[in-house]
Amino acid sequence: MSDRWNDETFTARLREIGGRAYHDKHPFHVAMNEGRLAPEAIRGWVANRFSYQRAIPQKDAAIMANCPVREVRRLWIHRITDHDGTEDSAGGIEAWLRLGEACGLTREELLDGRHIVPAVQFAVDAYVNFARMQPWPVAVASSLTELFAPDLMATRLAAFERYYTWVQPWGFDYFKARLTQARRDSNEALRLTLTHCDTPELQQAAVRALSFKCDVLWSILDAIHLKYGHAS
Ligand SMILES: O=C(O)c1cc(C(=O)O)c2c(n1)C(=O)C(=O)c1cc(C(=O)O)[nH]c1-2
Repeated sequence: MSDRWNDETFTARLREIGGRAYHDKHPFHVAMNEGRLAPEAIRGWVANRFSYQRAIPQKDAAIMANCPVREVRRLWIHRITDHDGTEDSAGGIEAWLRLGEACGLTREELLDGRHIVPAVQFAVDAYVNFARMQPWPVAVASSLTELFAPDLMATRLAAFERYYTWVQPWGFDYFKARLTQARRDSNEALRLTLTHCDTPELQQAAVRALSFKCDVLWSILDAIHLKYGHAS
């Protein structure tokens, strides 16, 4: 039986996965960030990624449903309202709909899912089902892709402002909000993972969960890339 890693080694193992397999390296994202995507490909990405955005609160509710620890649920619950919104703030799903409008997509065509490629939906469903089926600390670890998201978001925001000037700039609120939300969320999730994945088996399961999640994000882009290509 292997030993339990200390926090430093465990964190390094998790970060290693992102360095190798995070979707910032996917050719579709590379093309997006270099300004090489045609409007149809940008719109296809926005419409398909909506299926991921709207599933996130269900994923987080599944983690909470499996978690018997009150303090953890108190911490995790803001993730649901961040996306679904409250009386005072519209939330991330609404912000993504506005991003769609800024790209020339109607709310109806995002909400009815007419552009969603089956393989994208399968990948999104796999993520939600993973959260339903796995021990909650392992499902928490699968969200740690967000450790790597802020850099990608910042690069993407700059690319949209520079290259995709046909997109209305008021649509970028989602990216701006996620820059800080992703940092806070991933710090919280890392602390929970280090604390509650407290056996060698759970630590290894956490690393596998993060690798699985990178595969989910990569598969979503594979499917979008296949349908829309990227040449402008
Ligand atoms: O656009 C992106 O590259 C990206 C990546 C990720 C991620 O790395 O998981 C998330 C998001 N966006 C995002 O917008 C988001 O709300 C989100 C929630 C989660 C999660 O696993 O709980 N990841 C991500």
